[in-house]
Amino acid sequence: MSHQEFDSEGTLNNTRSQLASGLTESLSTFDSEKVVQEYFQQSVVKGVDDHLVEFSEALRTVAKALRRVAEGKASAKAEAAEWKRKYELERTRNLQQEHKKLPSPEGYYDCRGKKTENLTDQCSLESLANDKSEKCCGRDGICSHEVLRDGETDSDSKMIHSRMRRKASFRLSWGCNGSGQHKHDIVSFERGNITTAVRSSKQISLRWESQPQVVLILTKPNSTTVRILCAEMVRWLKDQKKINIIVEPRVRSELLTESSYFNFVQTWEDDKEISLLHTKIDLVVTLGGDGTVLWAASMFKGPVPPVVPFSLGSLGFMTPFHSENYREYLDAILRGPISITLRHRLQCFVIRDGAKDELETEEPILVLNEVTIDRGISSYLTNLECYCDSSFVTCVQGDGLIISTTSGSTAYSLAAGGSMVHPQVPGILFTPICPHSLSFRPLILPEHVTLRVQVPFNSRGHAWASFDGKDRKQLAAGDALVCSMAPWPVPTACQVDSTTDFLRSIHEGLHWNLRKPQLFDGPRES
Ligand SMILES: NC(=O)c1ccc[n+]([C@@H]2O[C@H](COP(=O)([O-])OP(=O)(O)OC[C@H]3O[C@@H](n4cnc5c(N)ncnc54)[C@H](O)[C@@H]3O)[C@@H](O)[C@H]2O)c1
Ligand SMILES: Nc1ncnc2c1ncn2[C@@H]1O[C@H](COP(=O)(O)OP(=O)(O)OP(=O)(O)O)[C@@H](O)[C@H]1O
Repeated sequence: MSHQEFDSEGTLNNTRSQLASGLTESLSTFDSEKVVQEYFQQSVVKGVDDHLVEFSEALRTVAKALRRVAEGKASAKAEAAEWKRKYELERTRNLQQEHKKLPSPEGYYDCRGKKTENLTDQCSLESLANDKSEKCCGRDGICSHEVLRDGETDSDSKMIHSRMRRKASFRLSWGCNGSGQHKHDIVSFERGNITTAVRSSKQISLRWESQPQVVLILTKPNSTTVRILCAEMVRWLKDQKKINIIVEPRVRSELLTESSYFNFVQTWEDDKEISLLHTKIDLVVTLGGDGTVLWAASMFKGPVPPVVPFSLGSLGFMTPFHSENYREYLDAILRGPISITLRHRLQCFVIRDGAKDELETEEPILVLNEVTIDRGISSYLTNLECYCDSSFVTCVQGDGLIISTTSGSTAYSLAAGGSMVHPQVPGILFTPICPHSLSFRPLILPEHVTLRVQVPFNSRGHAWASFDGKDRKQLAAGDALVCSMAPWPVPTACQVDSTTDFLRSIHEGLHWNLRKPQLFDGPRES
């Protein structure tokens, strides 16, 4: 429809201006469509020519579109106001939590900070129903009821919500040592719903704040390749990087047999010095297989310096660095930053039935892979009662049980049918060895639990505990092994990053899920 056609009809020009003013008014009241329809029905449209009908249709469409825009704007504005209000509530609540002590063992505090005898006295529902939020909590901020009531408006109260005034309020708290404040990061009380927050950073990065100066080199014994590489690496680190080197007494003797040049290399004389190594060493280099990484970890009964594991074994799930390129790798690592995998360890206590009170004085045994409780040389079925915190888990009747870290999930636990777990997952694997049962599937438990494995008094035989495949200890009837996550992980340098290194190790080490691809030709879905 052209403007020319309208101009030919004086009445139409008139109609257009009337329509325009009618439209403005009607849009402001969200009744535009109705008004346009009535207007045309009354004065113009009926029985007039086709152009007018077409014009009226076009206007209706325009009015509809404008109404949608106006409605959209209004709801966006209302939503923004609502979010702002919720943000203010959340912020006030956070401030309040920082400044005010919440329910203490001596009693509870109401939303005005007054001490009360029980929870029901706090901010009763009646007081909340009568009071506005500012009145209820005053200058002390808001209580969780306010947040939980969030979203309830006057119009809501006419609907189903009016019968169920508000959701029951609750608080979450964690039974960890200290305030447990860090755990608050993972939930939000947004509208009383529990939601997880943004995940924390995936890859851990280590950045040197001062230049590393001391490196401990640990080597697999009885290997000529390792001995040659060790001598070469020591020379390069000293000459090119001005690094001080510490090695085991055995390795120092081997180096000195080769040349008196290695006189600068340091070592230790007794176990007491080993216990202080972590205070002197910036970096540990291992030359061997996974067993050498386990050996390195076992030398540190407390904090462990970053470990750079070079692969000189046959498998190497924890040894991502190829020894041929050691200069490039070490050069990059000494400069930093380094991607690292924090490998959790388990701390194990053996508790003898006759000496239950000596737990306090006993040193824990730390394992990077696993602790195994098996039947050893006994030909009887093991009978192990297992508890997780204070809950009974099960009784293991079979060859034994593996309690493994996620790093150890690719070792013995895997051979016994346990899952392979990314080493950065904080969990404890509970894997039976040859259980005499059709329904004993392995478990993965959360990292915070304490496990207790007890040899029952009526057990037919003894059990044996071994730690990363070493140090076997006999467990007699009544003895127990208590095990939980240790506070000192083993930080191992990644060649790429935790995930890439882990996947590469299971692909290359185990040929995981290797199968010839199916051929292209053959039957296919139509
Ligand atoms: N049936 C089994 O698979 C079995 C039996 C006994 C011990 N082991 C494992 O051997 C470990 C001790 O290793 P070791 O080198 O001192 O003894 P070892 O020389 O007997 O080597 C055992 C094998 O386990 C591999 N291994 C070690 N840690 C691993 C890990 N985290 N992921 C994948 N493979 C790993 C080693 O590379 C090696 O090939 C124990 O902690 C236990 O996990 C496995
Ligand atoms: N510095 C060390 N002193 C004493 N024993 C060590 C030392 N380093 C490694 N071992 C032990 O030597 C054994 C073999 O070590 P490792 O697993 O590193 O080599 P590997 O058997 O050749 O490797 P892979 O199992 O991958 O073939 C392990 O039982 C380990 O505990």
